[in-house]
Amino acid sequence: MSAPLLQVTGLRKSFGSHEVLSGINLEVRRGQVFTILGPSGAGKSVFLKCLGGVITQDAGEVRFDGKLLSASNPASLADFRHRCSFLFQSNALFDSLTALENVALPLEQTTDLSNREIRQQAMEALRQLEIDTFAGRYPSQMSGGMQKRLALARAIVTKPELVFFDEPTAGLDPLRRNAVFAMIARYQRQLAFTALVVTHDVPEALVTSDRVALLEGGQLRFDGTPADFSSSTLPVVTGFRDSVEALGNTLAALQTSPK
Ligand SMILES: Nc1ncnc2c1ncn2[C@@H]1O[C@H](COP(=O)(O)OP(=O)(O)OP(=O)(O)O)[C@@H](O)[C@H]1O
Repeated sequence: MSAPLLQVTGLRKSFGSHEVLSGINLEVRRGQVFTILGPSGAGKSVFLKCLGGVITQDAGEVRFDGKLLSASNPASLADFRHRCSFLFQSNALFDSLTALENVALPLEQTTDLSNREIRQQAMEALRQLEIDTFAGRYPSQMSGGMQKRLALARAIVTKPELVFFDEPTAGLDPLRRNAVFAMIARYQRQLAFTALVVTHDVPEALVTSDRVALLEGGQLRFDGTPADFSSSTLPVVTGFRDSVEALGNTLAALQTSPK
């Protein structure tokens, strides 16, 4: 079996006396869609922020493509940033820039390409996401689904090997949630990147992921295939599945009950 593209060992993070992550171990293999599930407040975003260098972990190691990421080795961090990208739940698009300008930005910031080459590659990314006809539009002139595709175009324009998705469907209705997961699965195959996703959306994650993990109580309590997750009798997994189902039933009842 190939070496993991991303390997996390013993990652810990506390805020004051509150230990949010108490020793995360995880391996993501090249070409996988790896999804971390977990209840609200479990620490999914904190984990991604540690990986993205937005916050610093208290302990633990992260290896990318076999190399240890370390502040004392800035080249390792630069290489990681160059080969990975993030898609945030808010999309983080710039309202004052057109779709093309938004997608061109990472190339302007991280490469020495000429303006002409940047424009060509940005247009190619828009084409890959089938939104090239909107190149001149501003994000506010695009639908929510198109904005999500625009954010993905920007995330893949640098041809990253690993894309991190932070709750990519937050705030979307069930139909749009499905569409976003379908989009991730489709382009992940087409563009051949590895994906690490954190989300609450269990049914969608089980359909689109190669591997799922459950983060609870500061640790990964489960790590396996979606089929294993669905059939697991581990109390922590059944408890999480039951709570998600109960929430779904409550929401369905609210939608069908008269106002
Ligand atoms: N900068 C911070 N300072 C103090 N506590 C923080 C900080 N960031 C996160 N936390 C705490 O860490 C815990 C985990 O937060 P996190 O946002 O990672 O949860 P999550 O699993 O992503 O939840 P959700 O699914 O609701 O987004 C929470 O208790 C949160 O209050």
